[in-house]
Amino acid sequence: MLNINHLSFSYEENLVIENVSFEVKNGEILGILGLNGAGKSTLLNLVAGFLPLAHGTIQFQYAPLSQQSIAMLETHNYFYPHLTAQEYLHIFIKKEKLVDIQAWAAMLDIPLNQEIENFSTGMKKKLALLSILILDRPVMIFDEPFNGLDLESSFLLKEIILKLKAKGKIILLTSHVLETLTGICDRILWLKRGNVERIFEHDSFGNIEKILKEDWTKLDTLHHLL
Ligand SMILES: Nc1ncnc2c1ncn2[C@@H]1O[C@H](COP(=O)(O)OP(=O)(O)OP(=O)(O)O)[C@@H](O)[C@H]1O
Repeated sequence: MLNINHLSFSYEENLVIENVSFEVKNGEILGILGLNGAGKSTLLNLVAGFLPLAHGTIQFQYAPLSQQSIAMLETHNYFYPHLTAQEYLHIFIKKEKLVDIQAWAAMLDIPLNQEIENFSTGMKKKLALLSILILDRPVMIFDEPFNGLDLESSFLLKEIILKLKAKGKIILLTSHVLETLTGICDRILWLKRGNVERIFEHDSFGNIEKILKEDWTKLDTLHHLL
């Protein structure tokens, strides 16, 4: 169980996460949706320990969450351009896992001996994905993981996430595509201006689009503009 309790976070004076609490059970996928700037990445970076936690607590199995229990696929991935994919992956693994890497890389079409500088956006995404899969942590965060992936890779990633769920992993996932979230998540948290506006249970997924649209006020402006 992952327990997020009363998290708040500011970039200088700008409060972007405000008293956020929620929990995710083992083997559960929690989706997080929200408009641009709602605070999704900030929230996930806080949970992953990439941002300093000044207010609130994060517990895993009722103890403070350690960095060794969590892995996160970030929206943007940064690499040393002159490393090969294999050299990069070796940062994350022990030698005995080499065989697994070769099988995974073959499946994901990652050329292990090529320098990352020559990789496309999708290839970099898959390399980052492979690095967090190798880490094999109980809490896994995917921040817009499907962005930049081709159809086959997206299909594979969905299956990978579902298998991780079946293994009991705790999964947090963001996407701007509602169908992506409803197709894979057990519950969906709506983050609005840094606050938990609502958590949708699976049986209410059919209402999400209508409820979100009721919250949007831009359509009148659009009618005036066009
Ligand atoms: N490094 C930063 N320094 C200062 N402000 C930041 C920084 N990163 C994000 N912000 C601000 O924090 C708020 C939340 O940003 P965040 O990236 O968490 O939103 P998001 O929901 O992930 O957005 P998107 O859907 O566009 O990716 C925004 O107002 C943004 O301008």
